[in-house]
Amino acid sequence: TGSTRPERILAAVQRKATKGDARSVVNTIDQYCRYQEWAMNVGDEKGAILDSIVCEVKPSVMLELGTYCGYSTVRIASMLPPNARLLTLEFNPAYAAVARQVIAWAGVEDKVVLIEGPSGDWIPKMKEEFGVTSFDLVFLDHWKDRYLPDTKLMEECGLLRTGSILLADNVICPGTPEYLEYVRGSPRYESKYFRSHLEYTRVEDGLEKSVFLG
Ligand SMILES: Oc1cc(-c2ccc(F)cc2)cc2cncnc12
Ligand SMILES: [Mg+2]
Repeated sequence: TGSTRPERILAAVQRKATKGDARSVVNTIDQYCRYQEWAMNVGDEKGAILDSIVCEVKPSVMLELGTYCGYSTVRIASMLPPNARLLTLEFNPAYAAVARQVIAWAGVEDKVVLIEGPSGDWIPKMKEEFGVTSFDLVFLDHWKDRYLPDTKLMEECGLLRTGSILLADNVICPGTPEYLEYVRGSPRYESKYFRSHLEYTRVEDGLEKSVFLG
């Protein structure tokens, strides 16, 4: 049986990226996915927008929904101070297995808690299992039809506080119409669209940044 795309991405990282150098891991994955085979990482163009928002927010506790190979996990963790925590949720065990190794290769494992399983099951347990009070920043990058239910679940579980920020990938491609309608129409959010492109392509996509107003 042949290798999977995530396994080939991991092989490229272990062959070409400098161990312990997070930026080198990020650059290696971007190079591989732009010139060898496309993969659904947030990528370099949207990644720069993600970086700017992480830098602005300086989150102490952050949640990522959808780890995949750990590209954005490493990108975010490399920007966090030592005492900050990034919790990242991945449903697919094969993706999680690759992500753990990419995160370790980058040397950011001390800032990252990778959790395997469905977001709908784990979000209600965040407080009791991980001692989370609320999230300063949430990066939504998992199944598009989970963006809205998971956002409502975080509200109900008291995981968002006044000023918490949601940053959603793929709001144009593949698209998350119900989620966009909700955050743009709700008086409880102040929303802004950052226009960009689908990773490694010229197709339009973008990130939606929504501040929870409480
Ligand atoms: O960034 C992404 C892109 C795509 C995707 C796939 C196929 C296609 F044709 C266009 C876009 C799917 C994703 C699923 N989860 C998280 N992020 C994703
Ligand atoms: Mg995405």
